[in-house]
Amino acid sequence: MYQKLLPKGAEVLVEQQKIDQATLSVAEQINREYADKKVAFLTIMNGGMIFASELSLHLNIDMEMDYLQLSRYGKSTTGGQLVWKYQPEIHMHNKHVILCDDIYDQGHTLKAAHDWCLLKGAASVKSVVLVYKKHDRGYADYEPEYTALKIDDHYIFGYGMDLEERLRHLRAIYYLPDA
Ligand SMILES: O=P(O)(O)OC[C@H]1O[C@H](OP(=O)(O)OP(=O)(O)O)[C@H](O)[C@@H]1O
Ligand code: HPA
Repeated sequence: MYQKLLPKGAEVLVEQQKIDQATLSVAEQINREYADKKVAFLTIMNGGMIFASELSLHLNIDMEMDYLQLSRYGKSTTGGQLVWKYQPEIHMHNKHVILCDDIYDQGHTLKAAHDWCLLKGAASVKSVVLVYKKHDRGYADYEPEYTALKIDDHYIFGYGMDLEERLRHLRAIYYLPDA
């Protein structure tokens, strides 16, 4: 379908059907665990936008939605300095925050967002990610509570994730096996 867009050698790592099943399964856990709570569901932009949209359509809990934007990769495939681009004005006091992002790689983005929400008075903060990347390059001292998929150490793109800021809108998760 995307032959004209994909870089040479790109292959599917995770098909859409598997993403959908994993998303539903994580939504069911969240529905059970947040049944009686007031929730602020915060998408981490840009990468989180597609997963957060799909996941939220399966959620049956009392929640407000907003977003925040933090970035540390830009056009690069290796992380750098974290930059806040947008901080939401939503009131978090007494709310249970769910942070939703596309990928947990080294964890610095989610850790910073988590600490900031606690500083703003959230009653609790948990994170949900589509993908958890397994590697030995070191992680921040923070782990997401809900993970839809675990993958090996490839730079991936599609389903929200970019390759040099492009290809976020692909329906599956892709990688370059020879990269
Ligand atoms: O676990 P980490 O090593 O912190 O990496 C994960 C973060 O990196 C990406 O964001 P990026 O900074 O590329 O911004 P983007 O969401 O706009 O692509 C991704 O969307 C996560 O937010
Ligand atoms: O593998 C990745 N792909 C896209 N964005 C990312 N941000 C951290 N890791 C990745």
